[in-house]
Amino acid sequence: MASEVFPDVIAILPAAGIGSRMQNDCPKQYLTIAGKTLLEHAVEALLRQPCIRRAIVAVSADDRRFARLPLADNPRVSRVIGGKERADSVMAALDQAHGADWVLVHDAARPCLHQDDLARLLAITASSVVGGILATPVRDTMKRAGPGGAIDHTVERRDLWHALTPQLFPLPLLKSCLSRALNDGAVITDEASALEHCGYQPLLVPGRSDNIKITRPEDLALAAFYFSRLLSPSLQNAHF
Ligand SMILES: Nc1ccn([C@@H]2O[C@H](COP(=O)(O)OP(=O)(O)OP(=O)(O)O)[C@@H](O)[C@H]2O)c(=O)n1
Ligand SMILES: C[C@](O)(CO)[C@H](O)COP(=O)(O)O
Repeated sequence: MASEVFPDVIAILPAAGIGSRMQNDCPKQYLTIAGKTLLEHAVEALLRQPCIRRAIVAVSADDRRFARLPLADNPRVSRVIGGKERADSVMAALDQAHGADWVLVHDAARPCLHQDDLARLLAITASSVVGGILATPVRDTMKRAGPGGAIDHTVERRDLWHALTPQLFPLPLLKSCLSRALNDGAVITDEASALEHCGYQPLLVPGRSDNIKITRPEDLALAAFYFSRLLSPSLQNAHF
């Protein structure tokens, strides 16, 4: 369905981080679940969509792991050297993203992307000129911390969402907004914030809350359970 909606999309996967919060010697994008690295799971989830023509992976300058993956020999996958911050890595990949109308950015650290979510993002965002992001509504009561680790106040959670990835934008628009935001010294932690910096309001596309970003050690077990459901017929029938 998505291939009928989108003429062509180039995917970008920022994978140049060190994963310091994982407290692991191995950069988290190269940790494995069900025999594959988080990066491979993320790329393969994207390339299952025919409209996503190719993937550009931003890796660190001293990355020696990428070249050892079967992924490195996939003609639909290319590599660029990332930058100091995630936004710099995305910018470096954008410089190599030619000839597509749309660009989709997905964290290499999010291996649990469900095809239904990806198809929904592609289909809904196709009708937008600004683009959109997968997101999930906040379910917990949110607190703003005050001094000394005490609660300062409760944050209104109505209309509060967790931004996820993939995030999907017209290629020229993301390129110009990200470039301007970086030049302005704006704090850019996702691609949508660069568009917001330039006055745009991308769509929020509801996505699954198990599309987690592997950030801390305990996240890996959660992601492993996601894959165990996919791989185990008995668990597949379970209603989660
Ligand atoms: N300079 C950077 C920093 C991060 N990333 C990527 O951006 C994604 C999300 O960032 P994050 O979860 O913060 O990863 P790290 O920066 O590696 O983690 P940490 O902050 O714990 O070091 C990851 O796939 C990471 O590899 C990147 O491409 N370039
Ligand atoms: C892009 C992102 O995953 C959306 O939630 C998030 O902003 C990445 O933040 P990080 O600090 O680079 O992990």
